[in-house]
Amino acid sequence: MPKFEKLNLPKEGELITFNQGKPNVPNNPIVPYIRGDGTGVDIWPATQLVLDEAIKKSYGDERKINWFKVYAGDEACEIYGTYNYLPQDTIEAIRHFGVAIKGPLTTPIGGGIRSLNVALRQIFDLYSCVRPCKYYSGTPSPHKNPQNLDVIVYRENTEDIYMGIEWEADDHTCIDLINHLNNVVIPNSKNLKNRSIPDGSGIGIKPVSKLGSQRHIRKAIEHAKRLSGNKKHVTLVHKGNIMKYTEGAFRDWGYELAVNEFRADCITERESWILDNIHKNPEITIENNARKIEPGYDKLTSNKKAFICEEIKEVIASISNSHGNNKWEELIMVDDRIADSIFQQIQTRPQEYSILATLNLNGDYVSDAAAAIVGGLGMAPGANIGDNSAIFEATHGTAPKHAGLNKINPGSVILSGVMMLEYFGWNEAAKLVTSGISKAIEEKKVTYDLARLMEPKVAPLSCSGFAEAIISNF
Ligand SMILES: NC(=O)C1=CN([C@@H]2O[C@H](COP(=O)(O)OP(=O)(O)OC[C@H]3O[C@@H](n4cnc5c(N)ncnc54)[C@H](OP(=O)(O)O)[C@@H]3O)[C@@H](O)[C@H]2O)C=CC1
Ligand SMILES: O=C(O)CCC(=O)C(=O)O
Ligand SMILES: [Mg+2]
Repeated sequence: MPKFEKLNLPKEGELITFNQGKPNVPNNPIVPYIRGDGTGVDIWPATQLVLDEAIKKSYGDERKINWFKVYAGDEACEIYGTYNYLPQDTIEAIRHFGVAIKGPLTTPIGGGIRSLNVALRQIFDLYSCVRPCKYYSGTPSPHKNPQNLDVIVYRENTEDIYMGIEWEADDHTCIDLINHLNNVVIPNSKNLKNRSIPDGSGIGIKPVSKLGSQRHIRKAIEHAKRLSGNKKHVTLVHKGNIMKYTEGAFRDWGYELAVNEFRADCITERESWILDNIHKNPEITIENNARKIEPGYDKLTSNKKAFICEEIKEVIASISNSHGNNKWEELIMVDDRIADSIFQQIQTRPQEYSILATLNLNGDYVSDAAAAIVGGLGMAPGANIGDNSAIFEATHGTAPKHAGLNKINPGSVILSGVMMLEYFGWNEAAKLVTSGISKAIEEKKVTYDLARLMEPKVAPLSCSGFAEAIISNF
């Protein structure tokens, strides 16, 4: 047990341990929590109350979470001193106890400290951020058919521009770097021709590794294996047409993983087209199959045509027996979409998507956008998952203008708590909370964010009032 400088360890409780990425949860785990900045002050007490009541109702005295208060953000500075936003105590507590839950933490724009939220994900190597966006019946939405959206954003959580490797314009290291790139690196890279970075630029680096991409996409595919019907579907979201060696590589490494490591479980979209063409017309020639899968095939160069025909022959030789005759329909579909297009696809054809595997920045954007369709950031939970720890937190931030007013919707952190209960295998308590939330919404007992969208308008409940409405449904 680490020695804590300023923390009060709960008197009772046991340690969660990990075995090959899976938690082994005792009946009385100690769980560190960070209240959070801004609206964290309102949301956390509501969340703790709902989770405790659900556990008590489901398991009596048999199970209990022993909450362990740890500090980050402004609260930490009050306890540990100025600029001590993420004390060593907090890091050691989460490292030791493995699973934590947190409210939102403020990150200043431009200068100032780097994100504590991102730092926690990196310190504990929580490489997948899992953000389910699904509709709870009765939730008001700006969309006509919000119930059609049921996606899980799987956001890579440790790489991409969130690594924070960047230099301010006019910083001397930045000037040296630009000179080196302009005078040495770019002239020696024949694909970069005579490009030149303008003086006075800031520079940010976007590392995307094969290992980082594949371990994350592996988690997404493993999740898809647990789903059924057309939800067995992973879409690799990328901007690989523009950022070829980062976002494009993410897509390529994703397909490589799917067809090498998950061959028996997966079909790629393109393979499915080839096999479907053969199923519909067993006599189809390779060239006619190529015409059907590749728009504009007849106008391609002969090299490109030959390449596509080879691809078709390879698919037939390798998987027509195992995956043909529509057997692929039972498997996990792996496809890819360019990131800007997925923003409109989740609005126009939401029912066609399930798991969206993304890089860090795209996942940050798309998770807020998907949340908007199903009721907004008040209903958007999340989990940061690694191999030996997990931190549960909402998609939203500190919403400072609503802080301390007992007004904000605690739904997202409560639902993040539900994800934690499911992670523990405490499914009865998890179900009790989700059904309690659903009933409260159906009865129009909701906070301001949902109340203002309802027709006819309803009077909003407070943050704590919403928690009580949920509990009254247990
Ligand atoms: N993981 C984390 O801790 C995160 C931290 N942040 C940080 O939070 C700070 C504020 O960021 P900001 O861009 O304003 O984004 P926020 O997500 O904090 O808030 C933006 C708006 O979203 C709505 N909203 C947010 N939370 C809720 C909720 N619980 N219930 C209902 N509506 C909600 C509110 O809209 P309205 O006013 O229209 O009702 C709010 O004004 C920044 O410092 C940012 O870096 C941001 C995201 C994640
Ligand atoms: O760390 C932050 O302040 C913002 C992070 C964020 O927007 C997110 O993780 O969704
Ligand atoms: Mg975000």
